[in-house]
Amino acid sequence: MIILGSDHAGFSLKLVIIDFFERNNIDYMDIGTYEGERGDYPNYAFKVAEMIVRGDAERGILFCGTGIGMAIAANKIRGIRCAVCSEPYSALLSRQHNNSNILSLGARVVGSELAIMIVKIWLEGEYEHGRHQNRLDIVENYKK
Ligand SMILES: O=C(CO)[C@H](O)[C@H](O)[C@H](O)COP(=O)(O)O
Repeated sequence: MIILGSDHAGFSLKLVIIDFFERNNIDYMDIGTYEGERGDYPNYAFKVAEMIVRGDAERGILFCGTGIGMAIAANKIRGIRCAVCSEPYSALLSRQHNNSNILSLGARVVGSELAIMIVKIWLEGEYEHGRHQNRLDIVENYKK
């Protein structure tokens, strides 16, 4: 299952991806906003991130205006690796090298068809482990 969350700015793109999921029988849960009302992106980012860390789902997708605010917030949660992607190559590499568990998309940046392409390749991408794991461990274990 994929957990989806958006603020008002990301709402329209989230609907595009929900439609793609419905047409392709991809299991998802939408945690809001449900009607596109104005809201603060960190609230949605933290909710999705906490659910993933808790194990409710392995992966999530966040949507805001640029994807940046959502990613900044989500990456504050230990265990979250959230990647903002505006093209498929980075989306794939964020899975293969960074084991991203949240994808963040900017509805004011990418169009519907490009977003679907990004989501598809991100869902298909597999983490490659190996040399990448040590790097992720360095990040995970860092203490100020
Ligand atoms: O924080 C953001 C940028 O990283 C998000 O894109 C928000 O969706 C955006 O800031 C919302 O902007 P608005 O002018 O309040 O609609």
